[in-house]
Amino acid sequence: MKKYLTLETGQVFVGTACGDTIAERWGELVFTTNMTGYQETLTDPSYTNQLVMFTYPLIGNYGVQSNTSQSESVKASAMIVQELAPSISDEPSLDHLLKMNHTPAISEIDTRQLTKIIRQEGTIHASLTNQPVKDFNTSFQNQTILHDLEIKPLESHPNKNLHVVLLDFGVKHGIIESLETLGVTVSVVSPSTTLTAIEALHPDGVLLSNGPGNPTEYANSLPLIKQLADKYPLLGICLGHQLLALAEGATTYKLPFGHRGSNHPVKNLIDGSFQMTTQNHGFAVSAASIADTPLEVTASELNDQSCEALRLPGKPVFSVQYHPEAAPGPHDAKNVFTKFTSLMNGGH
Ligand SMILES: NC(=O)CC[C@H](N)C(=O)O
Repeated sequence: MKKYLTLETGQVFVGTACGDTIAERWGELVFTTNMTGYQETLTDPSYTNQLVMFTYPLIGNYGVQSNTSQSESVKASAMIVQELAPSISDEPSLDHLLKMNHTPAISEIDTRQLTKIIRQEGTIHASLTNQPVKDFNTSFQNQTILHDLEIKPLESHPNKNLHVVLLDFGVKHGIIESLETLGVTVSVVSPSTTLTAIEALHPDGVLLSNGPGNPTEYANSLPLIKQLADKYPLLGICLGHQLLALAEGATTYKLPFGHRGSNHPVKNLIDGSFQMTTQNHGFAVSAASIADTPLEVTASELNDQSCEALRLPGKPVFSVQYHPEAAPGPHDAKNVFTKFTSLMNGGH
């Protein structure tokens, strides 16, 4: 069965339908250079509303596993690949995971050409349909994009060593697991939780999670984030990093085509060291805007010098644009979590 990938620029790619062959989608088309880790990528809530294309040509060859997903379901709107491998292991196939989650996909696409188009044009929108699209704009102009943030009940675990309250904008399981591995108890709460309710949980620290969309859409959360940064040790990851920056008066902007993959080199501007990091973001903090805030830029991306990390001098507050939990990707940056626990214990 054929499937049609139509770009807002007018180009059409015809491929083979897979995953949920009936479903159709529209959204921002992004590419990731991850060679493996497709299950973690597709279930990462930060990909909500995005059509995710893998630049690596063969995807799905080791199936899917029960404890690898980064959330309860596939969050990407659709998947685009050159070749979808049938699983040769005893594990369920990637195609099965997509079908179970009603996620459409398209294979036999020239992903190399598609990547070049995105790199030239910048971010573009696209549709994935079962029939050719006659007029891209009229077909999809009424579609609205929603961030389906689940409202989580407060969970309190007062008896353990360190206790972190995590503001959940669309958290990846890997972030919670990385803290739990260090003996930290994590209470996941909705971003709409009040300061009083968070204080009642007596956290040792607060974590602002990753999440989908444009950080400026979260203006309602900024006053709470500013209060939390004044009061507690705080770590922001990806969207959380962007929101900390906005709360402290910095600005964000859209990158030409985003950073998505597991080989993004980051330079630590404090000690000159380098790390290879996993990234997944389309927006970035304007390093120039930091000058007018109490923040300090502590790391930058080597390819485009964009802001990769921030700290609030004199306070146990810092944030990273990259993903220290990896999932998937290199574990070079796991020290972010140990640094956070050290700050919560009163260290530096
Ligand atoms: N992984 C994330 O938290 C992504 C943050 C934000 N949605 C962006 O694309 O820049």
